[in-house]
Amino acid sequence: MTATDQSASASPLAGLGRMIAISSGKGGVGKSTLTANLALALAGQGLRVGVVDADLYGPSIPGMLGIPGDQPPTMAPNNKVIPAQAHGVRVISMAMLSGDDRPAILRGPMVTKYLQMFITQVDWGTLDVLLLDLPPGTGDIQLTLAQAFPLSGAVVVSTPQDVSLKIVRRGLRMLEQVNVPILGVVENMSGFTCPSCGEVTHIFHQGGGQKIADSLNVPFLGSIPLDPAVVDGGDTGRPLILDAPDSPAAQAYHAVAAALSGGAQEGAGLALPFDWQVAEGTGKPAGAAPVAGGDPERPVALDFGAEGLHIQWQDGAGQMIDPRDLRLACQCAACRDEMSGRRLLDPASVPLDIVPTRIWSVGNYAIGVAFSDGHSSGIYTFPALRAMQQVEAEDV
Ligand SMILES: Nc1ncnc2c1ncn2[C@@H]1O[C@H](COP(=O)(O)OP(=O)(O)OP(=O)(O)O)[C@@H](O)[C@H]1O
Repeated sequence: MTATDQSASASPLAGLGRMIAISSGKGGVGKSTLTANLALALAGQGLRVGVVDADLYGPSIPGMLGIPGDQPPTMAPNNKVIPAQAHGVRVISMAMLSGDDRPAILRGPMVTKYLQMFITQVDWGTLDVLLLDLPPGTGDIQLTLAQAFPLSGAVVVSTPQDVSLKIVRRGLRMLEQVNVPILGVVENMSGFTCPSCGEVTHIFHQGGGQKIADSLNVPFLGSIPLDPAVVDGGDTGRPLILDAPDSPAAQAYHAVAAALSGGAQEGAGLALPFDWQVAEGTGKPAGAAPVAGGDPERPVALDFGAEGLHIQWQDGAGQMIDPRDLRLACQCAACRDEMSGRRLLDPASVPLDIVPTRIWSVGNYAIGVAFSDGHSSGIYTFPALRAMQQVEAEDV
């Protein structure tokens, strides 16, 4: 992504709240059903909720929320797409934009384009939470989303069977590799709810989701029983949580929603996305407190003053970086030869009093920095920042 792309995409992301991806290693485990019910449960808590049906090849969210598929969305005066509204939740889906046969022939670059559009070209207004219903698997779409957007984290859905749980492990590893925090594991279809008496019987062996979560040291968010009423809710466009709020399955969806909204501050980092106009002093990201055993490569607060750029890391370390060192460390194609790594930037050309004028989030793994010399194509990953030298104590 070029600096211009970044600049263009940094602002539209502001105001979208926490972006939470709902993912699964394999299809048919109930990921979209969870997304629909979770969206309503979170909206019921008073949160402003949006849903991106990112399953471009098999969009099912509109059907589950009762949104007619044949009504193309309208455009707002700002040229953005107005999302559909259902049960108090804002929704965008491929099913609203094209016929059923078109998504299947989308190729990689088009997938990226549509996903960018769903997030940045939709008139979401201000949201507290944006849920992204990912397609099943660990392929391109998941990687694109994880790398291009500042996901607050991902929820991984599984069924109790061993084969599904093994695939979950793979999905969790993929998320770890692209630096997406795992908010937790949900076990779906975890026992059967009798339609007559409401009693839950465990027809598959139980507890695998909990075990996987424990072994990977991520939270277990809950088990949702198998309930024929869940299917009816999905088919009629009225998720179960609306019509059978007291059923064990609805209670389980509420419990997952409570765990997610309650856990919002747990292990928090910088409030993403942000677009900090350092020169004007606007848009500075809200910070969080360091935690014992925190991530050494996750910033929790940023500050800029006379001494330089101060980064507070989640593990409690503080780091002061000299703005000129930051400019000289730029790894963009204009400043470094891509093949040899040789520095192309002449240090003599960098003013001694250079300062950052704007800092913005890039995914959840880096920041972009624009400087007072007009240079703005530098992207600095968190590990690269952490590895930079501090301003010496006597210089501070
Ligand atoms: N707890 C449940 N009890 C009974 N049926 C369920 C439950 N959860 C989901 N289902 C049903 O299972 C089917 C698959 O669910 P869903 O479409 O949500 O899965 P998915 O993981 O999003 O699938 P994919 O993304 O592969 O299309 C649907 O018919 C849905 O109604």
